[in-house]
Amino acid sequence: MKKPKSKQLRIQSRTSEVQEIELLEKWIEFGKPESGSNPLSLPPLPAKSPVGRIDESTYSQYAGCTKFQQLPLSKNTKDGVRQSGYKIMTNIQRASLPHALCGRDILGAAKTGSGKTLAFIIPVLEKLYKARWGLEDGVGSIILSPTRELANQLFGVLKSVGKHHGFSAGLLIGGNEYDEEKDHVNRMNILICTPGRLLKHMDTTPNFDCSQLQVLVLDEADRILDAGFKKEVNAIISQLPKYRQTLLFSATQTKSVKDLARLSLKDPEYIAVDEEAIAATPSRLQQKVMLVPLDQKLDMLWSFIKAHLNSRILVFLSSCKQVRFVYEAFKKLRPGIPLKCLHGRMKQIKRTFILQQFVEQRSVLFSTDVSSRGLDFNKGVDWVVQVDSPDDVASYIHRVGRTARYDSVGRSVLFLLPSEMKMLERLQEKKIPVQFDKANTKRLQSVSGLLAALLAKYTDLQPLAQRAFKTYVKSIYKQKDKEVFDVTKLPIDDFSASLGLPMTPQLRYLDRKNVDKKMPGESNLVPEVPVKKDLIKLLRQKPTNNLFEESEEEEELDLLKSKETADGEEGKAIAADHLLPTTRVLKKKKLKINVHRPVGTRVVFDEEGNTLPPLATLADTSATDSAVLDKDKVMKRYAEMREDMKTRDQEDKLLDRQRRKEKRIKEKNKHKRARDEEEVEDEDGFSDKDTRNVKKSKVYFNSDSEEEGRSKVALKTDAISLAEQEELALKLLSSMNS
Ligand SMILES: Nc1ncnc2c1ncn2[C@@H]1O[C@H](COP(=O)(O)OP(=O)(O)OP(=O)(O)O)[C@@H](O)[C@H]1O
Repeated sequence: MKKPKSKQLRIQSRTSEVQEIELLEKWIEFGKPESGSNPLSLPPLPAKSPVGRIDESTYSQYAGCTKFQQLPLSKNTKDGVRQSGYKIMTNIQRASLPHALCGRDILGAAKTGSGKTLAFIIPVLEKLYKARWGLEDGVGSIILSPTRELANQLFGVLKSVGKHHGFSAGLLIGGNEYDEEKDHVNRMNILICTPGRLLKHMDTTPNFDCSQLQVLVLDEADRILDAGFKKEVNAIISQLPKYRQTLLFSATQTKSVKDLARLSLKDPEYIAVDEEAIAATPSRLQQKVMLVPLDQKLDMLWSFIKAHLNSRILVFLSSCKQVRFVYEAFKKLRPGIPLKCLHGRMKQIKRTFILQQFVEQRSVLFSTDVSSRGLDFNKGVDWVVQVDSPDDVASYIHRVGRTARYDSVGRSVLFLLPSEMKMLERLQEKKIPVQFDKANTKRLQSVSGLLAALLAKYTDLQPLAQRAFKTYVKSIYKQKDKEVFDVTKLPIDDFSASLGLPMTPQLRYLDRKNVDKKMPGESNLVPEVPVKKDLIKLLRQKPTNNLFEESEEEEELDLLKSKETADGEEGKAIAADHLLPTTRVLKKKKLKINVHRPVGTRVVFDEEGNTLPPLATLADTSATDSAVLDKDKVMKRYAEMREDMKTRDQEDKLLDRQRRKEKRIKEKNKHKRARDEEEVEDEDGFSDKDTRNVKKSKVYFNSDSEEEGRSKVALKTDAISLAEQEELALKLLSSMNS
């Protein structure tokens, strides 16, 4: 960060550093705000009030000051702040910096774009500076960010504001060269990292030591402390010293006692500068909510883009697959503005490049929630369009917060399905001033027809569309807030058609009988008929050679497994269902006649000529949803079949005996004739050839061991009279005719 100095200069600067630190510590001690007080409530200090030491024992006030230069900060930090273009503090900075500078733990909450980054970067620099932290001291501060992009951005701010300090700083994020990081990480004083990457270093980098840590920062604290990062964060915290300063910041702060206990905060200052504010979102942000049926979402998005060709638009979709499909399809349709996409499955280098381009050029960026938090596009985003509803209000606040940052204006629009209107209530309850609008269908440009043509022309688009369809439905199915997200109310077929798909892809975890089925064109705005909620049925896996389908299927099964654990009793019912065959499964599995089937097994064909196992004919497909077989019926049918098979077996055996007897008589006659014709020397004088013939014929007749079979045949043949044989033959003939 700083150029190396000559030896003399270094001694001089060290002396002045020591003096400066002494002064700063006295100043901070002299004017520190009372614990629990809000410096914002103090009257602002006059702009020209004295700064620093006034006389031997008096120092200037800093709680209540409005400028960075009035704070007890090192010259290095003040220079960095000034040169980065910051002069007047924002509310969160005014409220939190006086507390943070005297070493207190902070839980800071302020609207998006209100300058929370400086509220923790400055205390980090000051704490290490006052501790005279040097390269050889190792890791002094860790700043955790939930995404790589945000970590990158924070690193930029640290470099800029801390450029006059001599600390070393490292950016530890996935996608970077791990081995290279490993070589340097032990020499870093400030680490900005994502939780996963930091933990990897803690686990695998030799001698990686954080035992001297001074400050831990969690940016987007509520996100870092939520279930998604729980394991990593717990493991990280267990390796950090308890005696440290901890700073937590977010626009939607956690107040969970459990979370705070996990972090072992010491009497934290809860600083929520906007608690009294009328709105939870920036006042310069205009927010709209529009009612858009699912099958018209892409038409609406396309029409929106076409109407705002001179804007920088950030579009949120619910999954990587949605983002990929919409981006690829719209790109081919050429709307007249550059399009970009960003999601977590892209390589880091590309992600960084795309963000950079989006900042520099007016364009449309299709993104997942990977860019919903913390990102500060410095030329400003004109519009945030949420095509798919956010999971919750917090997610909404962060998404719209990508526009109207600091003192700029911005606009946002959220598309809600008729079935998601509860989200509107949720937003209003949390003081979010949204304006509700119905879509102006007159200006709507339909793209579904174009998409269908595109899918026919570019075959690689079709799987993308299918995946987009499947993941969207799945994302709704997986949502926790069932009052807002109800998969049963989705117009599945219309949605599929709106993506240009010729057929609705199969959703194996969804019982389509109960999913909203409307005729094409029928309005979705009509109040829905209440539908059953317990829809999920697990079907047997179908064998497939297609790798993608296989993984989709696995995902679906995983989904059901998680549903099982989540839903308790309902889950068990689903699992039990899984054990029972359904007609569809049986039909699919049994496509060929099994030539190795046991003798006497009857092959049953259905109307279309497919073979069905006997039980399939009993599956009740029409009356019930569950296609569950009646146990008594099954047992009865089995008994009948056993009887039937017994009779047939007997008939077959009789026929066999008859044929064998005839053959034996023939043989006997033949031998007799041969004996008469040829001269034989003794009684045992059959030729080898004849012996072989006799044996052969016996092998042919006996299915069991040769000798045993032979004797059985002999016994039974003797036991049947000629009259019986005739009767049997007649019986067989008549059964063949019937
Ligand atoms: N005191 C200040 N004076 C002028 N601009 C500032 C000041 N503090 C921050 N900014 C600018 O305001 C913008 C938003 O700041 P920052 O990214 O820190 O917001 P945030 O509160 O962390 O937002 P989010 O909640 O979205 O993470 C940035 O462009 C930053 O440079």
